[in-house]
Amino acid sequence: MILQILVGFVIICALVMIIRMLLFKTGLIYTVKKRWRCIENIIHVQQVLKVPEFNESMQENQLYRKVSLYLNSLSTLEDSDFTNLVTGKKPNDIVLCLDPNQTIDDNFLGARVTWTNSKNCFVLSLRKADKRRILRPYLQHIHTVSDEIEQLKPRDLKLYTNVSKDQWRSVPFTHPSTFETITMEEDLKTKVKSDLESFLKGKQYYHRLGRVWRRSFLLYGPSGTGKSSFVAAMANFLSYDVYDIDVSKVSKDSDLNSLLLATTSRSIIVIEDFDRFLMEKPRTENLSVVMKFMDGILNSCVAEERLMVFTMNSKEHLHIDPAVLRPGRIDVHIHFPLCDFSGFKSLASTYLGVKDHKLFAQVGEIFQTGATLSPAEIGELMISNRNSPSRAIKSVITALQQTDGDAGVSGKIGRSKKFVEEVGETGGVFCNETGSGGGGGVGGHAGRELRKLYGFLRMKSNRVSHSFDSGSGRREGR
Ligand SMILES: Nc1ncnc2c1ncn2[C@@H]1O[C@H](COP(=O)(O)OP(=O)(O)OP(=O)(O)O)[C@@H](O)[C@H]1O
Ligand SMILES: [Mg+2]
Repeated sequence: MILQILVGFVIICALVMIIRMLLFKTGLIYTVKKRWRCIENIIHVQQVLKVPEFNESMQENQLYRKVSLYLNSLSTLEDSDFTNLVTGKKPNDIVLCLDPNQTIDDNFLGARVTWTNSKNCFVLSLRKADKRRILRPYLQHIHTVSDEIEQLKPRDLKLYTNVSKDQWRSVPFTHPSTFETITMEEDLKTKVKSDLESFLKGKQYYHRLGRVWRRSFLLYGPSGTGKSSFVAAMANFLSYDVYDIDVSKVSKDSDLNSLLLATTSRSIIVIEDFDRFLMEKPRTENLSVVMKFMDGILNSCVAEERLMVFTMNSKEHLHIDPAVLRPGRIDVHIHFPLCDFSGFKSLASTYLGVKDHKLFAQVGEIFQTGATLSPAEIGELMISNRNSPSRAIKSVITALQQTDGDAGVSGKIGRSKKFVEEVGETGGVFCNETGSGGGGGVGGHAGRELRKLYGFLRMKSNRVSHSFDSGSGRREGR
């Protein structure tokens, strides 16, 4: 009798094992579950919500980006019937990403929700009965998780340009410029880096002061001295997107207003050639919009954590209200001078891999006479002769000799600009020029005369630079 019970028990166990194996191996359980879900969806009234990629004015919907990040991180993506495999940022990375029309499930606070990747939108469907209880906390949860992902993974940066008067279009931002590739005073470079680092950590600090968490920079200096490259280096350093406003395409202040309002947090908003913008009379309305934005009045209602960067060739010729550039509106002024001997040596080291050379003494002497060129001009000569450092340096010597007479003045101004730092209101650096009128050692009336002459002579020397190489790097990056 006991033996019969034992045999019966073993047979039942074996049968259960076989059925279990059959169910799992053949995916029967999965099919049953799927069918059951379909029935559940029919029984329960569903609420469907769409997250479109673009809003009504065709601006990018930031929630779409967050949902995309969130969904692509879900473990259910790995378990789904099918999904896409794509290469990640590094060549050996393989990541999963939702296929168009793919549907995946997610669970939140005991409720099941379904997401479908539709054309240009994500569709969320959840039970109406659950909506009141979970929708808000669920969206908040998506925000938090996507923010965490963004903090952790290197962002795919974007460069936005205004294609029309009030619309942005983005392309991947892949500019290779970094602070390491830019030739500038090491001290200044370090100060800017630590200023940016403390800005990144400064959310609480700014808020305690009742200020919007943003910082603005003015980069000024002659053409080809690295202003645009510096903006790219800042973006790469901070992992921020770049919004490059072409103000010539903006005619009304309302357009500029909506462009600025459509920018997102963790971005650098760049207005190049700000001097030209300021000098155009009909721009007065736009200027007030820009000033409101600089003051943080406009951007306080949208995302924070932004930099504004203005570039210009010279501050000297501006006939504008000095209030535009006052501290608070422009927090940091950085001057980009023409090359001096130490700048030349630094370029020779990065462009030619040469730290010392027998021709350096001769180059140093020519710089002593006041001759100078922009880093772009010197860089181009070095690139085109990079196989022979001697030839490259000789070509720089020849070019410097050509500008010698002219740049005797420009060189003095270029090199006499120095930076001093003061602790600003927000604890960062203010970089100002020493000397009256911002001219370093060249102050007063004589300085002004010299600067007028300098402007004229630079125009001449720029013309010379074009003859070196057709791709002389001017206006690059735009
Ligand atoms: N300080 C620098 N260090 C290294 N490379 C430089 C520097 N300045 C310029 N260059 C090189 O010269 C080229 C032009 O530089 P960039 O476009 O940044 O100059 P810019 O100051 O913005 O000129 P513009 O006022 O005409 O817009 C770039 O390819 C850049 O690599
Ligand atoms: Mg530029």
